[in-house]
Amino acid sequence: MDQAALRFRNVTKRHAHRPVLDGVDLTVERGEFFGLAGVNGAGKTSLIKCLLDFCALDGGAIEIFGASHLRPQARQPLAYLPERFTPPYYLTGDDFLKYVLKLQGQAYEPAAVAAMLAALDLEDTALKRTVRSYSKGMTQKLGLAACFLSRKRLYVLDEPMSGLDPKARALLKQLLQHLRNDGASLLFTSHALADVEEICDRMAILHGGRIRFAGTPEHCRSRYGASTLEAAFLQAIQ
Ligand SMILES: Nc1ncnc2c1ncn2[C@@H]1O[C@H](COP(=O)(O)OP(=O)(O)OP(=O)(O)O)[C@@H](O)[C@H]1O
Repeated sequence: MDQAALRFRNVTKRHAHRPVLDGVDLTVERGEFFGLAGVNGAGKTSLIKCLLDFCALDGGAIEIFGASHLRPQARQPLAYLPERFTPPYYLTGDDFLKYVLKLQGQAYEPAAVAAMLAALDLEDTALKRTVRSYSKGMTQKLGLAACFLSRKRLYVLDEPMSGLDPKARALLKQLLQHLRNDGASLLFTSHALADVEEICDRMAILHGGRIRFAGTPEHCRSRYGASTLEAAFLQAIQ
């Protein structure tokens, strides 16, 4: 019962014969909040797509709570928000949440939905509108609400702060803190190293298809003799 939430073992992935992931080893412990950083095109989304079996590995293995990621059942404890979340444009926000919760075998509880919308600062009147009328940030909040309402043990969020205003970013951090206290695990990607430092227990820097660094943000700064995580990041990808 002590399996890690996620274990990537020597994962390799090529796109169009070009190596994107070149032997990635990474562990996210149970109950850990883990941030993945890397320049544009480093392979962060590819790693997540491999984890979700959206694309086949060229080598290596991935485990979710000790079970092969290839087993649909293994992915059951996981909620995922993609980098570009695009719900069906013709659904209302409410229909989308009902649809997602039904897929997850979860009851639609109006009080829980209202509390989640308030926690993410999404007006409840928006739920009656089709998502085509949503702004980028509203759409992102709907996706986050759907993830968190599904009450999973592991959240995989690809750039969760994308499009959020400062208030919503602060509220999302509070929400994540509650999930952490409840024992959830998190793997998220971010280009905002300040967010990585604030949110995560440990982090990794993916570059050139490999993990250049994995450890605490503090360890990252000391490893590279840098006063800021940004300066350490620049050293790590040289
Ligand atoms: N389906 C695909 N076919 C061909 N190449 C792909 C495909 N998906 C991703 N790539 C390439 O793989 C590399 C990694 O892309 P990926 O989206 O994983 O990077 P990322 O780290 O998530 O980038 P960003 O920070 O910009 O979101 C890029 O060079 C990209 O062009």
